[in-house]
Amino acid sequence: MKQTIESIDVANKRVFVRVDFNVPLKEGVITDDTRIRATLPTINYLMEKGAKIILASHLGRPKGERKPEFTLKPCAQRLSELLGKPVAFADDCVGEVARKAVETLEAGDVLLLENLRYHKEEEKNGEEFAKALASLAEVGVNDAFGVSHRAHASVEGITKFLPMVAGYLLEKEIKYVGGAVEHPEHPFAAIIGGAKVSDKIEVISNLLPKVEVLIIGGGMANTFIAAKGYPTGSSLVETDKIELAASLIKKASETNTNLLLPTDFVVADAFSNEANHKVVSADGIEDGWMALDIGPASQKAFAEALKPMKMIVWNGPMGVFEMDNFAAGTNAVAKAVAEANATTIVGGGDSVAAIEKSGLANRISHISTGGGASLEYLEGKALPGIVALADK
Ligand SMILES: Nc1ncnc2c1ncn2[C@@H]1O[C@H](COP(=O)(O)OP(=O)(O)OP(=O)(O)O)[C@@H](O)[C@H]1O
Ligand SMILES: O=C(O)[C@H](O)COP(=O)(O)O
Ligand SMILES: [Mg+2]
Repeated sequence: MKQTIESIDVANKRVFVRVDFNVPLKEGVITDDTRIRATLPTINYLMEKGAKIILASHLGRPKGERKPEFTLKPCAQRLSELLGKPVAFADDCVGEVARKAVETLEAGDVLLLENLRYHKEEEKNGEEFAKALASLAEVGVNDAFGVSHRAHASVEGITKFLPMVAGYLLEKEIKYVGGAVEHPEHPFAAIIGGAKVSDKIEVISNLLPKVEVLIIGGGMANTFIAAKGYPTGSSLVETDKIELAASLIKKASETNTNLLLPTDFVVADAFSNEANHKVVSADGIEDGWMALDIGPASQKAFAEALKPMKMIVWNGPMGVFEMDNFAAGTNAVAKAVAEANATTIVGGGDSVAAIEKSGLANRISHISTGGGASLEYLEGKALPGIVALADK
């Protein structure tokens, strides 16, 4: 058991809170603020107790560069609206800028630091960087379930220099997603899509023996289509994972898992909502065309397979749902998940945005802030960000 926020004294203390404000953005505007709202119980509690709250997050993958499109400023603004009070913003998460911003905090004040991933040491779990973050505060809270599968400096390394406990969101995620790990209901289906193919394809092997049905869509499906020897045109394909995909297709038959791949796609001649588009069969993607959504036959087959399920976990949209012409597959699967007589978990920054957009979120048992994190948890892995927290 891990210590939680209620077991520590925070009054008048500087509290470092790792949050996951990696929200979907379109031209600098937040399109889904679920991940920000999800941290409100922790922030409100800390405010009531008179803590000096220092929030830190990553946004996107700027890879150590100060790319302006990855600034956390819009999140400070949104959080301030949600809290109904000002949220200070520091242009850097370490160094003089951060220190000065922290010094001005009074009990109950909230500060958001700029993107942790503007420093490459964050993802490298650099010790000096972790120490620099730790030096800002007297105690730490992890409320960033979505990034707890990453052994990064603000998630894992920092705990060597600053004691960290679990926030309310982390506790809640452990309860629900952990519940699915410990007491899975059968038949159990996992649906995996999205764009983070190389990360997420690695979890499939361990998931196969745990589920009766595994549905693959979105960008993930293309690598499997390539593994079947079909052409993929200019679709997103992870070439160095084609062999792994082939072995997973084989493993599925050995574990008696019903592995469902799309049998048709909506293909486009450019990555744009205005592109020409048409439906083709899974073996019919021509040169110069890319798969941007699953087709109607796949939608139907996936929905049928989900009907008898008792538990469904979904991460990763079935297509580029941000563009209306390629949203039908994701919406169809959202509907099938919502209508199933099952315990359902939908997780991930974009997946949750998709389910919110479809208006079906209130029909899902648990909306999780974790995408990759939920999958790795489900796979049976210990998440480094959780392991590193102080024990009771
Ligand atoms: N066929 C496709 N080709 C390219 N991109 C795709 C395709 N299908 C889906 N996507 C993109 O995948 C992205 C979401 O993938 P991602 O793996 O980030 O899911 P997520 O739910 O946000 O999970 P996480 O929280 O782990 O990031 C969306 O932006 C969507 O447009
Ligand atoms: O969106 C997510 O899954 C988390 O914020 C982690 O982001 P990452 O995959 O870039 O580490
Ligand atoms: Mg995402």
